[in-house]
Amino acid sequence: MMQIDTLWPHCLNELQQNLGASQFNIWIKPLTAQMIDETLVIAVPNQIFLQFIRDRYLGMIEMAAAKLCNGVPPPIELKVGQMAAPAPRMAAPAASSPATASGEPAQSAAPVKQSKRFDASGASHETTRLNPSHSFDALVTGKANQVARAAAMQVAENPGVSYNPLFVYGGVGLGKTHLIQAIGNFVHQHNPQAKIRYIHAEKYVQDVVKAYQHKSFDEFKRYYHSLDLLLVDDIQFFVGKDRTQEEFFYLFNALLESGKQIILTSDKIPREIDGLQERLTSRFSWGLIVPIEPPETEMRVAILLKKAEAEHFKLDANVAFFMAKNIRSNVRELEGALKRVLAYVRFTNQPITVESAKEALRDILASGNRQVSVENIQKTVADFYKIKVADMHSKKRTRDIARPRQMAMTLTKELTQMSLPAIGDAFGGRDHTTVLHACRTIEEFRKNDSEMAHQYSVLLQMLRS
Ligand SMILES: Nc1ncnc2c1ncn2[C@@H]1O[C@H](COP(=O)(O)OP(=O)(O)OP(=O)(O)O)[C@@H](O)[C@H]1O
Repeated sequence: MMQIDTLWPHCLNELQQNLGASQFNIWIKPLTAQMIDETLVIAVPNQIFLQFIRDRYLGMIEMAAAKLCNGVPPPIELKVGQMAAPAPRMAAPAASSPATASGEPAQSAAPVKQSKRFDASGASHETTRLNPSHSFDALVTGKANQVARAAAMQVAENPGVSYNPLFVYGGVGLGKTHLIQAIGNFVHQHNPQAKIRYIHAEKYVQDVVKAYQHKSFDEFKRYYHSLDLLLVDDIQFFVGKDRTQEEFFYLFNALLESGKQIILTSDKIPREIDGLQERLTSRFSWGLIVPIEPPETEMRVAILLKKAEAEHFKLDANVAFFMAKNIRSNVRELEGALKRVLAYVRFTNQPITVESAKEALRDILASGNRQVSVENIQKTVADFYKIKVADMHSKKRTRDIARPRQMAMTLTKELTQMSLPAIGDAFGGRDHTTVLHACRTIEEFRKNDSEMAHQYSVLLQMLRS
């Protein structure tokens, strides 16, 4: 009978030679194995692993086992959990660990842990990385983020393989950072050895500047090129930073070539980021680009209820609805409002009612309820589409002018109390049926054209904030 002490290390060796270090570390290293009644039983950490190993690696494991068993491998069984007896868990040979191979001190991306990071001055100092509360579980899912969440989950389960890079875009405070950190936390949980770096783009720019000042680009490169998962937030901060863009271009190529995962966020899709080098714009579009939209009312309610629960507060549904209806700009504002309501209630010792919420949020509501003027809408939309404000009133009917004008009319209908005839007047004396037609056209576009739907929600967010 084949001994597990021989068989499993042999399988691991074979797999390690056939897979990249990151795939091996993420998917194979956490496995433990045992021979039970001449069956090779492999324990996997969870259901996701089970499915993934079965679909992707079981064939390879069988082949590896067959090599050692004269072409006839033992039956193989996968199960979720840990082995009862001391499992013959194999650590990968040290040389394969990306952490040690890099020459960096071996480190994990332990979310709560403080760890050393690159510092081009040579002195290492402490910095936090992933926020452990940014998990998939804590993220409320709705229409606004379901595509982004599904893509993120797929990348987390399968880093470096499915979508690379994953590019998440959306307005401020809508949960981009939360989502990408959830990927980081997930990968860390399943593979504590993976070298993960979350960084804000501005911080990366600073790292480049320091490397430049201290002539320590080799060290800089060694560190960044050794990562298994790189998360860069708010990539629009690279605009106008040519040296940074150049360094990032090389880093991007190196990581992708070695099957490492890159995840980026921005407020816009790559080709709309003015001032980004074409070679980066095109590379950022290689993988998958997914939007996060502002959440609709029901999702805002769900977020409030979940955040209150996390604070051990039972928020009355009426209060949650009241807040969600009145605070519409973004999730960060919503969180801020909830904190204020909770603080107010704790301080005054009153139960949370719509009345006490109103009182606690008086100034926020006052500023939020200020009317947006039609002039403001016309200016904002004209700037957004890079046309003249005068075109909002003109008779021009070319699509590049007519479409923004229809967008502005629709937003005026949504954000002001103006009647259709009044809106028509404000847009160069047009008939109210033209306004109605504009609103219907934009509504159709929002249903069928994701780009247009996104532009609408960005403008709405800009005008409401
Ligand atoms: N769907 C959601 N469910 C639960 N919490 C959310 C959700 N979306 C956002 N949040 C919370 O809202 C806050 C703001 O989110 P986050 O910082 O991720 O936004 P962002 O899009 O990265 O903003 P910025 O563009 O300013 O960097 C965070 O505390 C986050 O946890």
